[in-house]
Amino acid sequence: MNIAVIGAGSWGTTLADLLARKGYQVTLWAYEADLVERMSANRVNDLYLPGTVLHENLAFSNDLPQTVTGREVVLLVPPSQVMAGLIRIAAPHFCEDALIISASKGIETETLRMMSEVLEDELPAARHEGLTFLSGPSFAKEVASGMPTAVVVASRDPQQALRAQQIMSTESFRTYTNNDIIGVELGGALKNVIALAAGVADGLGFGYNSRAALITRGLAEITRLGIAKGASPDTFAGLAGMGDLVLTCTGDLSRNRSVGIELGRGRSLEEIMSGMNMVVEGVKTTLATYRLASKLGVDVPITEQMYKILYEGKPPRQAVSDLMARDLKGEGF
Ligand SMILES: NC(=O)C1=CN([C@@H]2O[C@H](COP(=O)(O)OP(=O)(O)OC[C@H]3O[C@@H](n4cnc5c(N)ncnc54)[C@H](O)[C@@H]3O)[C@@H](O)[C@H]2O)C=CC1
Ligand SMILES: O=C(CO)COP(=O)(O)O
Repeated sequence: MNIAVIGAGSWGTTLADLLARKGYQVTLWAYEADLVERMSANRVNDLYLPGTVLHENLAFSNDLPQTVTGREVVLLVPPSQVMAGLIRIAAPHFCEDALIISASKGIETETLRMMSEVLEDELPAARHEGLTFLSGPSFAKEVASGMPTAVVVASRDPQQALRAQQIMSTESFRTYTNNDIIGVELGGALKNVIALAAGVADGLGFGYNSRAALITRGLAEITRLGIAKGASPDTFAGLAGMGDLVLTCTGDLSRNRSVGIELGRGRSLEEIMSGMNMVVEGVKTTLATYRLASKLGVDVPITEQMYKILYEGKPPRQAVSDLMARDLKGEGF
């Protein structure tokens, strides 16, 4: 089987290497031409996944149309804000029956489209049913080290979900299936917003109580928005919901949580981001989620405070006070 992986960030590189190790012929497309040259020469992605020697079944390219031409599987792993632009270039070259899997986690800030909506807008209707989405608690670095990990692939077409499950699973990468693409996608995108907030709480010096409250009430607001978008509430108890939320709100490897910690310590977003070359999806997804929730009339108090910290310069301590001082209410969605 031959596979194209689009996006040579830490996650795309890790998944490409996992598939190459499984014996597939994989071509990894990178946005940066000089990175392609270095990966071809040294078999290391020194920008986004240093320390991992990439398998010999892995080839590298900077030519997007050529990378997807003739491929049975196309795995999309770019930052979510550039997905649409890349699909417009790549889609005319997709094989008719290629399995398309998206592993990006985010929502477009201007159109408020989830990745499934982006792909449905950019691809012919005949492809929509079989689109597949991979999500769940999976730090690239741990997957690249072969640590046991469980993820989920969702598709409206059960045959395509099973096909993706067979292709992606290895002895250390266990893949479950689901048919709720909206829930699986939203869980993966919105947990980044709550992870930023959990980081802020840590940066302010708060403890485990605060973190547990943010995870639990974060899950409630993710579920509320998910239901409004047509997701099944059960999905949020699974790997793409609670699973990824727990991972990113507690794990030191989370970039979203790390940025939150620095905000909580009093640094500005500009200062924090100026030192990073990696994508921190939660920053833009906070803006998109705030807008989406306003449009749908859904109450998302943690996201709202996170939005005010990021985009209105609200002091984090004031945001926490305002969150705690809201009207008292019953638990639940
Ligand atoms: N790193 C991780 O552990 C995981 C990441 N993801 C998701 O995977 C997606 C990709 O993230 P990472 O691999 O972590 O990226 P990364 O932060 O490691 O690398 C940044 C990526 O952005 C690309 N890029 C920057 N500007 C670009 C442009 N103008 N056009 C095209 N590409 C551009 C770079 O080439 C590189 O691939 C995100 O949606 C992320 O949430 C999902 C699960 C795990
Ligand atoms: O999505 C992830 C793990 O599942 C990665 O999280 P960060 O982008 O916060 O590092």
